[in-house]
Formats: sequence, C-alpha cells, structure tokens
Amino acid sequence: MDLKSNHASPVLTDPAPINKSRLCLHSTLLPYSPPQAAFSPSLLLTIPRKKTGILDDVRSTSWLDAMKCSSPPPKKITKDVNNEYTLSDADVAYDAWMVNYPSAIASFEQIINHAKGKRIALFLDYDGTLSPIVDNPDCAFMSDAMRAAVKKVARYFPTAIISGRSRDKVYEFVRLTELYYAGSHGMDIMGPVREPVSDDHPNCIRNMDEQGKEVNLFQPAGEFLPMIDEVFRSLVESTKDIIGAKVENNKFCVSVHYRNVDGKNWPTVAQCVHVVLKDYPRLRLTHGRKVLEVRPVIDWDKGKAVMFLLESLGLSHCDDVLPIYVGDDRTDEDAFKVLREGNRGYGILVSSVPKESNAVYSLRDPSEMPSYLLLLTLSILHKSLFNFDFHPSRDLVTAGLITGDLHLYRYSADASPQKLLEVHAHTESCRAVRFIDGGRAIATCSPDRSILSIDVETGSAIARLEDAHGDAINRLISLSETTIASGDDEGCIKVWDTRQRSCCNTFDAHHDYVSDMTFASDAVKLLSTSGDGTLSVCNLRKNKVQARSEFCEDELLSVVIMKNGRKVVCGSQTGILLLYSWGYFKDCSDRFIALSPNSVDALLKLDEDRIITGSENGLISLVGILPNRIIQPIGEHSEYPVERLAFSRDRKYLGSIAHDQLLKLWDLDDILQGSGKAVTSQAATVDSDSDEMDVESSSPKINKGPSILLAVLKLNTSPDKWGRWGYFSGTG
Ligand SMILES: O=P(O)(O)OC[C@H]1O[C@H](O[C@H]2O[C@H](CO)[C@@H](O)[C@H](O)[C@H]2O)[C@H](O)[C@@H](O)[C@@H]1O
Repeated sequence: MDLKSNHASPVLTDPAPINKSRLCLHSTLLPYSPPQAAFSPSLLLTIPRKKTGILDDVRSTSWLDAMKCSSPPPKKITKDVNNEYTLSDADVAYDAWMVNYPSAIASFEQIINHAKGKRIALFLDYDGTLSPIVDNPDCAFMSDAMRAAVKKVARYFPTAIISGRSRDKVYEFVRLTELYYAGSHGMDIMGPVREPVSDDHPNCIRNMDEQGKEVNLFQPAGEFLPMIDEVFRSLVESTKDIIGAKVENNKFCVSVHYRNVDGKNWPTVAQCVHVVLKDYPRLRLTHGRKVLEVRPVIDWDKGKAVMFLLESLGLSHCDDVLPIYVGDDRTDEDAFKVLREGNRGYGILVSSVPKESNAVYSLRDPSEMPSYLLLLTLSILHKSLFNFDFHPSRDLVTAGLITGDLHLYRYSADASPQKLLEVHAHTESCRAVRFIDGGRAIATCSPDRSILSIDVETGSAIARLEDAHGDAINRLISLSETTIASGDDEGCIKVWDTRQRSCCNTFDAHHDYVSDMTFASDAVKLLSTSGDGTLSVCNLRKNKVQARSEFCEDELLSVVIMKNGRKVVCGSQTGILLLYSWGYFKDCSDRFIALSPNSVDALLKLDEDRIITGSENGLISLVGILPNRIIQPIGEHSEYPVERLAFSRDRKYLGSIAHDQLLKLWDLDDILQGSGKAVTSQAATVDSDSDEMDVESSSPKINKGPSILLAVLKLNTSPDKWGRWGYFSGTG
C-alpha cells in the first residue's frame, strides 16, 4: 500500500514484535534507529519537507505493517499429540527473548545490588504500564491494587508519571497527589521546585498546583497549543464517518485511535491523518499501540522529560541516584535510551511479546507491576530500619539511623530533648540499637555485618566485632544484662556474651531475614520471626532450633509472648495477628484479622492480655488478646509505617519510631485513658480458630496532637540531603 506523505520521517513505529523465526535467524535483535532529524539549537526540529506529499515510510517495515504490529497478537495455547498443553511458538520466542531482557521481578536481587548506596527515582508510563490496554481509551482505569502500590512506592522514592495523555487526564486516572506528572509525552511537566532548573529551559515557569504548592511548570511546546486544537478539530471532522476511529486531544499532541476500526479501513484512517497533516509541516506523526500520534516537531521526548525531572529534583548530577523507567511502547524507548546511554539507570519494558528495546529488564504485562513496586517498597523498608531503645534506669533514649549514625538524647517532661551524643557507628545504616551492660553501653548492628558497643558517657567505641555475621545484621535484642542476640538477613541468629565479647550460640533459624526476636527467660528460649513466614524457637541450653512453625504465606514481622507464657503473638505483613499456643508451634491456634490489610510491623506487650501494635499506616492501636479485639486506636504516629515501639524505663512513656524519621514519646497514661473500661467490659473467651473478632463499637478519638506528645525528636541531621526518600543500603 502506498500512502501519501509530506514528511520525510513521518511515522515512528513501535518496534515490531519479533517472531520466532527471526529470533532463530539472528542472535541479536534489530538495532534501534532513532528518527532521522537534525536538531536546531532551540527545541525546534528541522525536518526537510518532501515535495511529493507522499506519506511513505523510511523504514523497511511498511506503514500498514507497523499499524498491524502495534499490539501483540492474542496468545495461542496448543496441545500436543497426547492432548497435553505445550508451549506455543510465541512462548518459546518470549523465553528466548527474556535471556536478553530478564524479568525485573526474577532479577530483583540484582537490581537491589545495583541500587546499593543509591537513591532510586522512579518514572512510570501510564497506558500499558499502570493500566491494561483496553478498547476504549476513556476506560483505561488503574486498579486499586496498582494505585496502592504506586502510592506506597512514592513514599520512599520520588515518582513521576510520564504519559502521552494530557496531564489532566492522566491525573484523573491516577489521583495521587504525591507524584509528579508529565503529560503529552513530556511536553507538559508539573515538577518540583527543589532546585532551580538551568537556563536551558526558558519555558519553565513557577506556578501553584491545586493544593497551593509551588511547582515548576514546563511546557516547551506552548506555542503549538492553537495549532494542536485546530488539528484536533479537523481530525475529528475528517474521521467522523470511520466506524471505531477515535480522536483524543492530549493538549500538546493528538491521538488518532484505530484499535476499534476494521482492518480494511485502516488505510482510510491513515489517509485522513495525512490529508490534515499536509498543511502542518511543524507537526509530525509517531506511532503507538494502535494509535497515530500527531505532535509538534520539537526536540523533546520522554527521555528529555526524565532528565528535566531529575534536574528539578536536584538529582541530575548525583552519582548516588538510580533512575528507573518503566514503560511499554515506542515513545518510552527515548527514556530507556537516555538512561542506558549515560549509564544512569535502566529501563523496564512491559511487553508480552519480544520487542527490540533499550530497556534492560522486562515485565510481561501491567499485572506484574504491583508486585514489582511492592518489592521496591519492601526492600527500602527492610533496608532502612530505624530503631531506638530506652535506657533501663535513666531518662535517656538512643536511636539508630539510616546514615549509620547513632544518637543519644536526654528527655524530660519539662524541657526539649537534649542531644548528648552523635556517633557515626557504621558505614551502612544502623539497623538496631540496644542498651547493654546495665545501661553503661549501647550495642548497635548494621548491614556492614559488624556489632559495635559504645560507651554511653563518652561515645567512644568499646569494641567492634567485625564480620559478626556472614550477612547484613538486621535485629538485636538484649537477653540479659550481659547477653544479646543478633539476627541477620539470611535467617542466622547468634547469641553473644557482651563482657567476654564471644559468641555463645549460633542458630540457622530461618531461610530469610530475621524480622523480630523475643526471649522467654524462664525457658531460656529465643523466639524469632522471619520474612520466610515462620516462627522459630531456639533452645539456648541445647544450642538447637527446637521448633519451627509451618510456613505461612505472609512474612512474619513481629513477635511477643503473652498470657504468662502460654501464648505467642506474631504480627504479619498483611496485618493478621497469628496466635500460637506455647509448645504447639507447628500451626497457629488463632488468627485475628482486624488490623488487616496494614502490616503489623511492631508489637509491644502492655500486660498479659493486651498488646500495642504499630502498623504500616502509622496507626498505634491497643489490642486485646483472647478475647481478640481492637480496644482502641491510641495514636497516629504519621502516615508512615511504625518501625518500633518501646516503653521508657518507668513505663511513663511509649516511644514510637517510623519512616518519617521522627521518634515520638507518648504519655502512656494519656493515650490509654478510657481503655481500661473497655478491656474489663469484655468477657474472657477461649481460643477459637475463627477469623471473627470483636471490635469495640464506639470509635474513640485517635491521638494525633501535641497534647499527648512529650517530645518529638527529628532524627535526620540533614533533611535537605535525605529528604523523605530512602537510600538502598544494599544486601550487604
Ligand atoms: O504514554 P502512555 O501513557 O502509554 O500513553 C500512550 C497512549 O495511550 C493511550 O492509548 C493506548 O491505550 C488505550 C487504552 O488502553 C488503547 O485503547 C490505545 O489503543 C492505546 O494506544 C492513550 O489513549 C493515548 O492518547 C496515548 O497517547
């Protein structure tokens, strides 16, 4: 088919899916070829105009072929002679392709290692990445699970959406204020004002967003607005009789959709676009997934939008930044390329068919995105633990930070907290801290695999055990005045004599990281929970792992012993509390689901019948055990996950620490006020295997305000540098 054009480089095709025979013939995929155009010093591209007005294709793939290839073919499942399902040709081809573009989920460990010591900046395409491709572009909704995953990940990494849609439209779909948005393929960016952007961007102006926040508005194609409107109207008019054709105004570009047009009418669609475009030499055509996209001839694309956003975030010249871009179509290749070329970061291509790409990793389809985003979130949560401990006999509190620093404060009801010590304890984050030796020293541990003890009075190091573990150390608890236990990322637990500085016991307790530990001193047994979803019981006398629960699907995050040693309660990633009867650790005897779906990251025993829980949503709640019920929410630390809870020496204060890098001390009497009545009003019940639970019918007020807050310690020493986003400390 011959189609007429007035442009030398009229159509940029989405790279054609590669079929099996092609893969067999060539070991490498087709090279990427950028549009042939000369860039003028300004943003305007000069594209020589052809005299003939023929819309031809400068590539080998014909224009119509490109139209056909712009969406993957439906998957075929075949059966062999034995009537058993076999891998289709497409699956074989996909598997072969994945050797070059490995799954971003399967390669996650590698990704994290690469991110070691770096801050991730995340850039996401919308259609085909965060929402599935659907027939009606107005109905490309994002699932709630996807929204929740994006919201979570944006807490820790600066996150932007860069879409071909208009910025308003993509915001309508996503509705998350914590993100940055770039519409019209990056030609309409609303970004942060953290750093002044360079003079290269004269079109960048300061503005206010809907929340009244100051933003940078960058619209490099501003002058094209009237032209695009005009073209939009003409295209609507000229395609109005083509059944299924749809023209979408994306503000600085226009999409002509032919997904719902009968194949035999595709040339008519192309012809209509051609006829309209021939009068607009300053507009060009690119090709997306069953869509022709009309856009200004300017030197701007999603790759440049990524660079612009990095600059406005103050991250463009930092060695410790790792940008990741996830996208699915041809327009995303510009971003993949920019990251690949500068060895800045990497792209992840979302595609269910083999495609030539500048991405490094792949995901099969948008349904894999929430898992990937969740992995990113969990990694940073797991790697950036904040921890604190109260002194056993004085009004002192110590905190370990992601920077590897340790702080020591004196707190008081009548005065602001006073910082007594600031020690750079570890080269990587300081994941756990505990007062030891009756409060004379502080022990700390880190992914750098060392355990350090520091003199409380002077801050000087008493001893450092290098290579205390084979892997990153994650947890530390005191067992007695002179013994501590440490747990690492691979599930190994060690018990140490702090005076002798020697290891007394080693337990291979888990297959994944040790998330929490507690000590049953009477039984001389150490209980631990892990990311592998098990509870283990380590017998210190016999030096062996005495019992291990069956695997539960959830990660177990926290553990306490209740009911005078008869019950063990574990908090899980989905917010379910698992209750085990002492001695019967194989399976739990009870499950309490009321805190779900927010993970219970911290548990603290208040008395034999009540625990205080710290959840992923920042809520601190008082929970009764057997009968199981939420007695009342007692505080809201912030919107960030509560990392640890502890009582001060005299139980006057409850301390909470979260990813907002604040340590808050709550007046315990104040926050528990009224809860006693609620507790005694509950009749005791026996264990039940039911998921049912009682929740107090009245809804008590959640404490947020300063009236009950004794002291708030802002722990980060340099907020501008650390911002609210996390660094990966790596796997150690
Ligand atoms: O950069 P993106 O966010 O990926 O936007 C690219 C285009 O996406 C939309 O079209 C595509 O998704 C539609 C809904 O699933 C589908 O019907 C269409 O066939 C796809 O091409 C959007 O409607 C376009 O305006 C964007 O340019």
